[in-house]
Amino acid sequence: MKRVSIFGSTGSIGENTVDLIARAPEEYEVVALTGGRNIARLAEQAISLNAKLAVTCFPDCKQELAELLSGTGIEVAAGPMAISEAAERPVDWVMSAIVGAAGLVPGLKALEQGAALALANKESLVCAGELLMRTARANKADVLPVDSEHSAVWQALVGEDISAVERVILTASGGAFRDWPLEDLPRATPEQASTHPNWDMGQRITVDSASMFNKSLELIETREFFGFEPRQIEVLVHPQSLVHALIGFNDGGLMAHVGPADMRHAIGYALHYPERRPLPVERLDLARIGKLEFREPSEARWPALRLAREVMKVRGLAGAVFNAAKEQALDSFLARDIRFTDMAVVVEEVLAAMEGENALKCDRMCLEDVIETDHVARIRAAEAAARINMDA
Ligand SMILES: NC(=O)C1=CN([C@@H]2O[C@H](COP(=O)(O)OP(=O)(O)OC[C@H]3O[C@@H](n4cnc5c(N)ncnc54)[C@H](OP(=O)(O)O)[C@@H]3O)[C@@H](O)[C@H]2O)C=CC1
Ligand SMILES: CC(=O)[C@@H](O)[C@H](O)COP(=O)(O)O
Ligand SMILES: [Mn+2]
Repeated sequence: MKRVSIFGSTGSIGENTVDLIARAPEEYEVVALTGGRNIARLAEQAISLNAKLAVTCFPDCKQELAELLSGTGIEVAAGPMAISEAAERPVDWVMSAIVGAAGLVPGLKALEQGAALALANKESLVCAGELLMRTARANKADVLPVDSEHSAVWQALVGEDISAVERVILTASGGAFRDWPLEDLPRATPEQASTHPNWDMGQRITVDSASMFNKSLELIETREFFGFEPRQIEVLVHPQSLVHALIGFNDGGLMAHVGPADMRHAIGYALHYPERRPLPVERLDLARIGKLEFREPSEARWPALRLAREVMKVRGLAGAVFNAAKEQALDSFLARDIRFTDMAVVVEEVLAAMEGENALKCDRMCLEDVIETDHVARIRAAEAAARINMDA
């Protein structure tokens, strides 16, 4: 039996992972499931998958979880430390699907105990790619991409010589405001930004798709995971979200990965790797779909793309600042303290200030520096957001 744990099991990626595992319960021993405030669902998942341990990151939710699981024999714990300890429990495969930088420490702990880390949590690679990949190498543990574009790149590279790759093209739907007039963007509301044309995902990544901060994180994720040079990584707007990424080889050939907008494909590929197994996703009828469109992304509409290029140039702790400032700016937008277009303004201001103070350099990345930098960048971003709010 494959021993598995799912971090962020109550979220969108978590639920898709639970769905796949629940289809073949005899193949899996579920060790730990973790969630946040959706305690009823966490308890339900733990019972149906016969998990050993259920953890909520919120200590004030522990009582409710304990009551729902009393008499089941399932262990209950709460708080960030308990999540980190859950990641130390020996397993073969871990799904990293917590949202945000909170996913970093459990991911590192999972790698330290040698588990294969199925990585949906792109923020880990953005804020600490060097550290995460070094930890994987030191423990001979695999990091398996789950983000749809990165799974696509991974699959298109099977059996290929990486030195023959000229370029990688990540597709982007363009999100909720792809076709809005530019002058309307400052008035976009959190509700409008929380809809996606093709994917059904958590709220934060959905808003990040609209601002292209999601694709910006994915540019950095591509660089950190595969080691391609920034100039090799391109973004192409593709409104249908059916081509997930393309690899351009030195003979002019382009290898595209095409599939339905269903994360169970990428999750299943990482779950069964190195095998391919049947998955319960739609089989595309390309004749019915008829046409696929591609467009150049506009940096006027999506300034986050330019900021990601700056982060890839500077490296060091720039990714930690970028991610943390983005997370804080997103909180401020969702709280209606700043406008949709102010998110990029906040992130650019914090990045420029901390770069000017020489706060982004590091010779050998360590967790303490990443956590400290993340903390400072959030404070700076909250200050910038408050200033913008007062000026408005
Ligand atoms: N959704 C998708 O299709 C894709 C997602 N990703 C990435 O996967 C990750 C998860 O995304 P998604 O599933 O959409 O997000 P969701 O918001 O749907 O789920 C997030 C999960 O993390 C839990 N959680 C929230 N905050 C914390 C915290 N501070 N500490 C521990 N756990 C926490 C939530 O608990 P609860 O809900 O119980 O409060 C939930 O289980 C993100 O990094 C995202 O960028 C990448 C590609 C596609
Ligand atoms: C499903 C997935 O991988 C998301 O990251 C997706 O890419 C979001 O869509 P956008 O292309 O709109 O960012
Ligand atoms: Mn993606």
